[in-house]
Amino acid sequence: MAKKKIGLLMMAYGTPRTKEEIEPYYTHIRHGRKPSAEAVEELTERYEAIGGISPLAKITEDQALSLEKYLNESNDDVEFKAYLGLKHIHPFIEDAVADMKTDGIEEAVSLVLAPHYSTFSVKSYNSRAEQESERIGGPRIRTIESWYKEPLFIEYWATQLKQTMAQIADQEKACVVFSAHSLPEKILEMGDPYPEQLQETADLIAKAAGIRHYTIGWQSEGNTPDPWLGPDVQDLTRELYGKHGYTSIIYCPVGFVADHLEVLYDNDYECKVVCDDLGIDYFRPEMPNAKPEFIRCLAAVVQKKLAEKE
Ligand SMILES: CC1=C(CCC(=O)O)c2cc3nc(cc4[nH]c(cc5[nH]c(cc1n2)c(C)c5CCC(=O)O)c(CCC(=O)O)c4C)C(CCC(=O)O)=C3C
Ligand SMILES: [Fe+2]
Repeated sequence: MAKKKIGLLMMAYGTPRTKEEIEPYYTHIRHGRKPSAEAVEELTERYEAIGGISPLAKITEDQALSLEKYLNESNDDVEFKAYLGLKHIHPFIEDAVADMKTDGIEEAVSLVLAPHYSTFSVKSYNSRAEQESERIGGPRIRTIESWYKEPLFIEYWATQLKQTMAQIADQEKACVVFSAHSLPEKILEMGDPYPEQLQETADLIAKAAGIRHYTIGWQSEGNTPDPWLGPDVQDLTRELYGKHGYTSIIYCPVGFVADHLEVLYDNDYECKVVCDDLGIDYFRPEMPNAKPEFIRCLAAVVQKKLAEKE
C-alpha cells in the first residue's frame, strides 16, 4: 500500500538572504510602504553588526529539513514532506500552499516556528495559509495554534538554564529574564493570550530548572507611534539591578527559536551594553536552532496534533 502523504507547512518570519534583499523585505514588513533610506541604512547596520546577514535563513531551512527527516524516520505509515512558508520573504506562505497543491498533497499540518499565540503573529500566519488554500482549492490544513507548554520545549530551556546556572557562584544574586518579542499594547484589549502564555512558559521552565529569581520582559519593540508591551528588557535590567542588586542576569528569549537579529543584536549587544555599564554579568543560553532535542520537541507537537480527533 502506498504511504499516506502529509504536507508539513512550516511557517516562519523570514529574513533577507542578501544585502540587496533588505529593502524589499523591510517594505513587506511595513505592509508595502517603502522605508526611508535612513531606516534601511539603520537596519543594514544592525545586520552588519551581527556578521553581515542573519544566520536565520539557514537555521529555518535546517529546522524544516531535520523535522521532515525525523518524522519520516519515526513513522512507517505516513510520508511527510516539508514546505517552508515565510511571512515577509520568498518562499511566501502562499507559495508553500500552492506547491503543496501542485504536488498533489491533500492533507497538511501547519506549524509556526514561534511558541506563543498572538493575533499579530501566529493568527496572521495561519489565516494567510487557510485563505490561500481556500482560494486555490488546496490541501486541508490542520493548524497548530501554540506549543509553548510542550514538555520537551520546557525541558530544552530547563536543561540550558541548569548548565548556565552551574557557572554562577552566587545563585542568590542571579535573575533569569524570560522574554518574547514585544507587541503593540492594543493586543491586551483584544484579549490576546500572548502575555499569559509567556508567563506560563517562564513559570514552567523556572520550576523545572529550580530557578529562584526570575521575571518576564519584552524585547525588540517596533518603531511605531503606538505603545508597546513593556517593560523592555533593557529597562528591566536596570530596574532589577537597582531594586535587588542582582549581579548576574540570564536572558532567555523563549519567544524565539533561533539565532537571529533580535537575539544576536537586541540581547547579545544591547542588553550586554547595559550589563557592562552596570558592571554585572551577562548570560544568554543557546537557542534551540536545529538541535536534535528541539527537533524532537517539534516532532512531538506535530504528532500530538495528528493524533487529535478532527
Ligand atoms: C511577534 C513577532 C516575532 C516573533 C514571532 C515570529 O517569529 O513570528 C517577530 C520575529 C522576527 N522579527 C524579525 C525582523 C523584524 N521585525 C520587524 C518589525 C516587527 N516585528 C513584529 C513582530 C514580531 N517579529 C512587529 C509587530 C513589527 C513591527 C512592524 C509590523 O507592525 O509588522 C522589523 C522591522 C524593523 C524593526 O522594527 O526592527 C524587522 C527587521 C525577525 C528576523 C530577524 C532576522 O532577520 O535575523 C524575526 C524572527
Ligand atoms: Fe519582527
